[in-house]
Amino acid sequence: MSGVASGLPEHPYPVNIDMRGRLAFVVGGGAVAARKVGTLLHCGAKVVVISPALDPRIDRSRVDWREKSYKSGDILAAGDGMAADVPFVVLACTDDANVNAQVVRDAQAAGVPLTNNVGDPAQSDFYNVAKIETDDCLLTVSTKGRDPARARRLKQELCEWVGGMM
Ligand SMILES: C[C@@]1(CC(=O)O)c2cc3[nH]c(cc4nc(cc5[nH]c(cc(n2)[C@H]1CCC(=O)O)[C@@](C)(CC(=O)O)[C@@H]5CCC(=O)O)C(CC(=O)O)=C4CCC(=O)O)c(CCC(=O)O)c3CC(=O)O
Ligand SMILES: NC(=O)C1=CN([C@@H]2O[C@H](COP(=O)(O)OP(=O)(O)OC[C@H]3O[C@@H](n4cnc5c(N)ncnc54)[C@H](O)[C@@H]3O)[C@@H](O)[C@H]2O)C=CC1
Repeated sequence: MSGVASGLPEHPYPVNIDMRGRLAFVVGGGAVAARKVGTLLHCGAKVVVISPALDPRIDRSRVDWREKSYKSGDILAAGDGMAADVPFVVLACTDDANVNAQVVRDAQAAGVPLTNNVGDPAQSDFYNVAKIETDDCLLTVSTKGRDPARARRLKQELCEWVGGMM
């Protein structure tokens, strides 16, 4: 599928971001949020989660969980008790497409630099990647937002290859 046809970029800009001490605001606390929160914590981010329920794989002692449904205005209040600023990253991770779309609109209006809607790459500033990390190496795989299951398979193949090399 071409980027033009799908509305996705042909050539996304690949980067590694220093998340240490930066505020990540996650809406929804389910299975997908659990994976993204795990990665954010691993990278040193401060994480706020807004969700009426929290997946047991999310470590409650390491996130600021606000046990409620998302409302417009929550993003600007996200820093309370943790940081004074607007979140650096917002992830819309609920199972409700309307809520996720509202989160994206609110984040853009609030001037959040990086927003991701896990259910709609066309409403995202960036896509999460599959990764293999060692002490001194980070290998990442992306299908430019088009085929996440393929990214996962490629990562598994790469893992076998790296395992043979390192
Ligand atoms: C656009 C993107 C947005 C983003 O998340 O940033 C996105 C979007 C979507 N994912 C969907 C489904 C699944 N995604 C996974 C897994 C991963 N997804 C990841 C990234 C991304 N997923 C971004 C683009 C990546 C790229 O560019 O290649 C990985 C690589 C990184 C990570 O999430 O950490 C991680 C593997 C990590 C690893 O293995 O290491 C699995 C497998 C599983 O959960 O076990 C399934 C189950 C279904 C299946 O198997 O197909 C759906 C359909 C939802 C639905 O409607 O049901 C959408 C929405 C859509 O595409 O429209
Ligand atoms: N990007 C990716 O890697 C993937 C994305 N998806 C997409 O992610 C969506 C979520 O999937 P799961 O996490 O498996 O769903 P889930 O059902 O496990 O979790 C949804 C979470 O959203 C919360 N929620 C619902 N309404 C809310 C609201 N108004 N405010 C705050 N929180 C709210 C729920 O309490 C729950 O914690 C799916 O609908 C699918 O579109 C699915 C698989 C992978």
